[in-house]
Amino acid sequence: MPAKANDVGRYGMVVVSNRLPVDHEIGPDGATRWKTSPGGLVTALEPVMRSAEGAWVGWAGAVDEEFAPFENDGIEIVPVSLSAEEVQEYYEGFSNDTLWPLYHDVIASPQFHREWWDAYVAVNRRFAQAAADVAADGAIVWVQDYQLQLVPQLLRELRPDVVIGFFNHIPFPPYGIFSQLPWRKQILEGLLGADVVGFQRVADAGNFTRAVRRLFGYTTRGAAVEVVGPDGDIRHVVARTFPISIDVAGFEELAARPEVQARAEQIRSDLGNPKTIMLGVDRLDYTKGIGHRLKAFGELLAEGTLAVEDVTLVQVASPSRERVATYMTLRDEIELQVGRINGDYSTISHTAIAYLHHGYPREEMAALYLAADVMLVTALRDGMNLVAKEFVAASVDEDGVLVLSEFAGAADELKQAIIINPHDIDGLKQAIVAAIEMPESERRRRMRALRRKLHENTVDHWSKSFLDTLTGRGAVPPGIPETLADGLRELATAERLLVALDFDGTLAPHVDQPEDARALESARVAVDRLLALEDTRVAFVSGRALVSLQHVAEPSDDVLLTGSHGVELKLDEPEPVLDLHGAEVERLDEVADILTAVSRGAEGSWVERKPAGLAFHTRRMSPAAGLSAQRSARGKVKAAAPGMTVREGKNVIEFALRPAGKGDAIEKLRAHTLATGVFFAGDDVTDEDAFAVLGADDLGLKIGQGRTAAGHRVRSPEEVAEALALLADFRAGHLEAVRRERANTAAIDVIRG
Ligand SMILES: O=P(O)(O)OC[C@H]1O[C@H](O[C@H]2O[C@H](CO)[C@@H](O)[C@H](O)[C@H]2O)[C@H](O)[C@@H](O)[C@@H]1O
Ligand SMILES: O=c1ccn([C@@H]2O[C@H](COP(=O)(O)OP(=O)(O)O)[C@@H](O)[C@H]2O)c(=O)[nH]1
Repeated sequence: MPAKANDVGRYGMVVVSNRLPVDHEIGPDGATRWKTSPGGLVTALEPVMRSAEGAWVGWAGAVDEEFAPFENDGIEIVPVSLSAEEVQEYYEGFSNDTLWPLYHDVIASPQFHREWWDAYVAVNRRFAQAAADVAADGAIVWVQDYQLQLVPQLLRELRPDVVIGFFNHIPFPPYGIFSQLPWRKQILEGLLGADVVGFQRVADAGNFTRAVRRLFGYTTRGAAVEVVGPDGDIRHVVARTFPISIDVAGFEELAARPEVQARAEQIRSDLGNPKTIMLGVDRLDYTKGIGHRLKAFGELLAEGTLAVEDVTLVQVASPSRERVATYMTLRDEIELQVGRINGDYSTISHTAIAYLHHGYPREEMAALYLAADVMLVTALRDGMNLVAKEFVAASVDEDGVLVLSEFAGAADELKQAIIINPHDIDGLKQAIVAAIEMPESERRRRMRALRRKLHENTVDHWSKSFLDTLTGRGAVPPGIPETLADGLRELATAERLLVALDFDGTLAPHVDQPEDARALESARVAVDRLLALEDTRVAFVSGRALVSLQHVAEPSDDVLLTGSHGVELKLDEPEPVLDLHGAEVERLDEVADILTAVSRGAEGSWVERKPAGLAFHTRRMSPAAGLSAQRSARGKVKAAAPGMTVREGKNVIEFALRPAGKGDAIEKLRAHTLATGVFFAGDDVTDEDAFAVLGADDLGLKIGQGRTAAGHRVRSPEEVAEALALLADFRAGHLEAVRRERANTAAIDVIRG
């Protein structure tokens, strides 16, 4: 289904990867087909995208073909086209003949060509533009893998409003190897355009931060890199590990299907029901250590330790990057090796190696895993290796042995596998024999432990923890940063201080039921201490209706209040101020009817009426369903009641009669209190209006990740309370010092007569 022109710029979540989940193919009959793309990246991201209702920007695998965006299996597909020359220079060349070998321990020798680099830059630019075109205001754009390392920075230049994540699916090399790259600085600059850069292993993240320190001299503190901008401003980029995983439940369900189990039986019987079936599943890639595996198996047959009557090795070597010279040579080498072993040891009735140069669908993969007794993963270097995890997931009967290379990312988690060094052929042979001979009790004990571990980190955990870090609390370190403490000390010396505070997510943690929200006890104590100080006023600045704010915040009489994003005010007068005209009330009724109708069709949503607007809440819905309901609400209100002010918040979309925002609220409070210094803390996008009106003598504090105009950031309401307590300390200290000085001056005046 082709996208409509107004689809542009409407996606809140955009994934950008070299490969789309589907490849375009022309069948033998000349008809166009879309086929699932090879590799672990697509396997991992598909379930994430399906639940996010986002757009996926990528290459359709075809040459010189332009495709309009279309929907596939619930995902909006946005194809980027590549010319034949670009496929050769950007994909086969720079991505897979320069970066791939360089990032995989130079197992093959990387080729450096300046034209390939130029193509890489040009194609990265095109991907960045395509993402910029479909991303909604403030969208999350998640860029994937080594083919697109320049996209984060290029996208940041095009769309400073979006939040950018980058995940590297392959290893990041040690500096001694990375530094060979003539364009090493440009690559790092590209990656540092992201807010969060994710890696598979702790070692990869360490290699990256070391390279950043060596080449740019930036300070790194734990996972945080301090990137210095052209004006000396500092931007924090988080670089840490997020080991990828698989849809464990989905794979288990697949493996439990009777037809898949029957197919596994069939495979065993077609192989002559040997005592042991060993399995290898890899893209035909030199990083996978297929040759080492074959060598070990061949030697075991040659020595007579294993016999073809007892053991069969099934080796799936799915076609990959077939026009890259190293891959062509590899195919020749592997097939020669397989041919020799089969020629030497197979019998008419027993084939030593069932070699399959094909790509299989998931169902067949699951059946192969079920049929296998021993899974051989002998990669020389591998970002993660999802095959290892899939084998464990498919072992629903808690039997089966995994032999796993320590050089695959999966070895960090799957420690109860038989861990091997594939370069040590004798060690590998011993491991194979140990796997074949392992007693059932030990097989089961190990497999149970592996399965427990796998369940701790599914692909949902992976994407959630990455996206949480990108958008939520995870990316901001706990505690009060030194720069914030310094800022508070300075602000505390203001002649008249206004402490203005958002409520939800700032003083009170977010909760499912808005009426249940309460300020943290530590925040209440700090607020009370501030209220007791002279020349110090406290205000709550909320998007809530004033009555709701009063209910949850239980403010004392001397707290100034503004509700409904600055429309309602209660500034030292007994009654709140709000004057709506008759026409405005009618308009509110009309919008309320529209939203109620939308809410009826969107289970979990609800409508909140406020004195000067309406809020459509979706926090009890899944993010994807919530977003879709919000879109529908927005469209219908826009058509029927144009001119309403629309604000998007966390799981809420608000329609206000008047364009006032929290910025207006701060200005009114400043005028009312004659404050010379303002502190404002808030966590939501609507708080940005308030941060925007703060001046040089004020201090803005953002809670959590996300774009902000605030000068300071903390992680959670706990830290807000800490910051308020610190401000109260500094303020009390300052006032005391002023009092003492005044007293001294007065005493001197008395003495002088
Ligand atoms: O797109 P291709 O050139 O055909 O290659 C297929 C994919 O291979 C790589 O997969 C990696 O990602 C997996 C999931 O994170 C990981 O388990 C594996 O270790 C990696 O090698 C590559 O990174 C992808 O970009 C390719 O699409
Ligand atoms: O014939 C095949 C071979 C592999 N795969 C899938 O391709 C992915 C391979 O991912 P892995 O991380 O092991 O390696 P990559 O190919 O990404 O380097 C796994 O999900 C496999 O199930 C597949 O669907 N059919």
